[in-house]
Amino acid sequence: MQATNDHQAVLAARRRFFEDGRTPRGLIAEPILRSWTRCAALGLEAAKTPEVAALSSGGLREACERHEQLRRLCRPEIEALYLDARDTDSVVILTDPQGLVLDAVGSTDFADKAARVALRPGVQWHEAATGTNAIGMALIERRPVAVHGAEHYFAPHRILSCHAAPILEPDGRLAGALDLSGHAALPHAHALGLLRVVVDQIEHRLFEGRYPHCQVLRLHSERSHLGTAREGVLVFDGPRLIAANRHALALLGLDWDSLGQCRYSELFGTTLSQLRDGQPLRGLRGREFHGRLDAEAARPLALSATAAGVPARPTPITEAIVLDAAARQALARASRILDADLPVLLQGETGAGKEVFARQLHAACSRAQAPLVAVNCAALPENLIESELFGYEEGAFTGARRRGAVGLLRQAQGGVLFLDEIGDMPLALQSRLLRVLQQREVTPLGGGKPVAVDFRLICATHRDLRQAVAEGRFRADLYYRIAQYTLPLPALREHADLPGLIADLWIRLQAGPPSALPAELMARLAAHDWPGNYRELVSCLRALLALAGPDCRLTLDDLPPALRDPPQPFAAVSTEATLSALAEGAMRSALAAAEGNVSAAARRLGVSRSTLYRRLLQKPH
Ligand SMILES: Nc1ncnc2c1ncn2[C@@H]1O[C@H](COP(=O)(O)OP(=O)(O)OP(=O)(O)O)[C@@H](O)[C@H]1O
Repeated sequence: MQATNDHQAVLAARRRFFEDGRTPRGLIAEPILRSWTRCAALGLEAAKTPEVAALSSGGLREACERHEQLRRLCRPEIEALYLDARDTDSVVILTDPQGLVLDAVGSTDFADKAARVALRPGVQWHEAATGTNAIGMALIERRPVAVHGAEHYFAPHRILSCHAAPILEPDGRLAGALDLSGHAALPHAHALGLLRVVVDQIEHRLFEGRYPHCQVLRLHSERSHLGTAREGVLVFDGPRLIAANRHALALLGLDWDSLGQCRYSELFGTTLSQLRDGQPLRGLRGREFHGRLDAEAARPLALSATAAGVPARPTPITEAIVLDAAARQALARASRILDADLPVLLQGETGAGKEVFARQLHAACSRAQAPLVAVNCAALPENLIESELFGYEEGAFTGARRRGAVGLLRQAQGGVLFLDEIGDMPLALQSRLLRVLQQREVTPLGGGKPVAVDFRLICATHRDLRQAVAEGRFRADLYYRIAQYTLPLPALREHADLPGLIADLWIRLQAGPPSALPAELMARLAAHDWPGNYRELVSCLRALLALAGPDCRLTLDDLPPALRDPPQPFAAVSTEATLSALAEGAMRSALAAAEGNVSAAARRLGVSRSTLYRRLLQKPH
C-alpha cells in the first residue's frame, strides 16, 4: 500500500472527507479512502466511539474451540513474531475469517492500551463493526495492509498503528487474519514484511495431511526454494486443480478462480502421469520449473461424490460465502451435535443456503478431512436412487456395472453424508434408510452381505416435514430419527442485518479492489423481500457487478424490474394493517428517503440504529 505517512495530509483528508463531504484524492492512500467510503455507506459515525459487541466468555470459548486447529497451527508462529517485534512494544493478534479476535499476545503495556480500544479477544474487528482498520481491510482486500493513526475511521483508534495479513486456506477461503499492532507514535518499518513471512509459513502448513487422496505438486523456478514456504503448492483431484497457495498462483499467472476449473494439461501441456522426477516442468507460457510430487500421490482418488457419483467439486471461491454472527454460532453448535454422532436437519426456503451451510458444517466438524458425500434425493431418478444409495452386487439388475458398486452411503464411510431434499425421498426408500441408520449397516442390492457403515448425517429440506408426516408422506419414525436437532435457516427477509450482509457479499464478490454499492441501490436491495433468498441476491449482485464500470457507476435503472419500483410509501399501507406493519412501512419509507443510510433514517424516526435494524429486518414482509 502506498500510504502516505504525512500526518498533516491525513488530517487534511479527514477534514475534506468527514466535514466537507468531498473526496480527498491524492491526500490519502486509495485503499484507505475506499474503506472510509464503505464505512460511511454503512452509516458509521467517525466522531463517535464505536459500539463494541464483545462475546461472552462462553461465546469466546466456543469460537476458540471452532478455530482450535488454526490456533494450534499459528501458536508457534505468533510467539516467534512477538519475539521479533518485542522491541517495538506491540501485540500480535489472530482473528477468525470475520475479524473476531481469538488470541492476542503482547507487551502488557501496549496490550492494556489496546484493550482500552477493545483490541482484545472476543471483539469483532470487521470493518462494518470497527470502521477502517488493518484486520478488517486485510480480510476484505485479501492482502497485507497497514493502517496508521488517523487513517483509522474512528477517532479513538488513532493511538494504533496496525498491520495485518489475511491467512488463506488452500482452497482460497479466508482462514483468518494475523495482525501486528503497536503505538502510532513508534516506527514499525518491518512489520508488514515480518507478517508476510509468518503468514507464508502458516499457509504452507495448512496443506499438511489435508489432501491424502490427491496429487500434491510442489514447484519453483529456483530448485533451492523447493521444500521451503516459498515454494508453489498445487493440489490436483484427478486432473483438476482444486487447491493452491498464492506462490503457485503467482508463478503460473493464475488467480483463485482457477481452482475447480483448471486442469493439469491446461497448465503444463501434458498429463500428470507423464511427470518424471528430476525432469523440469514447462509451463504453457514457456517458463521452466523444478517440481516434485508428494509421496501420497500414489493413493487412489477421493471417494467424495455427488448424487451422480461424480467427484464433488470444492465450493468455488467465487461463491463468496458470508456468515453472520448468528449463522456462525449455529454452525458451532451444529458441529458439536454432529461430532456427538447425532444427525442435523437443516430446514429452510429454497436458496436459503442449506447446501452451503452443510458444506461449512462438514468443514467445521472433526471429520473435515474425510469425504463429504452429497446426495440430492430429489434429483436422482426414482429407479436409480436405491442402487445409487445402497450399492449393488455384480449382476443385481440389467445394466448393472460389472463388479457392482459400493453405493453412496458406503462412499461416505468415515466422513459425512449429506442427504439434500430428504423430504422428496420415496416412502419405500425411507424404510431402508431408517434400517441403515438403526443398524448402522448397508445391504447392497442383489443379496450381498450387510456391510458396517460409519458416517455422520446431515439432512436438508425446504418442506415442512411435520406436515408431511401428518399427511402420511414421510415416515414418522424416520422423522424422529433425523429431526432431533433441527436447524431452521432463516429467509433473507428475516435477516437481522440485511444491509450489512448485502454490503459484505458485494465486497466479497468483487475480484479486484472492492467498491461500495451506491446508497440508493443499497436502500432498494435492503427493502426487497428476496423470495429466492441467497440465490436471487447473489445473481442480482453479480449482474450489478457486470453492469458497473470501474467507477461503480450504477443507477436504479440497473436493477432488475422487481426492484426498480420504490417500496410502498407509508400512506399506501392498508388500513387493515397492524400497528407493527404501519411502523414497518414508516421505517422502510424513512430508509428509502435516507438513501439507505441507516443512521440518518433512525435519526429521522427518533429511534436507535439497532431498533431500526431489529424492527425492519427481522420480520418477513
Ligand atoms: N451464506 C451464504 N453466503 C453467500 N452466498 C450464499 C450463502 N448461502 C447460499 N448462497 C448462495 O446461494 C446459492 C444457493 O444456496 P444453496 O444451494 O445452499 O441453497 P439451498 O437452500 O440448498 O437451496 P435449494 O433448496 O433450492 O437447493 C448458492 O449457490 C450460493 O451462491
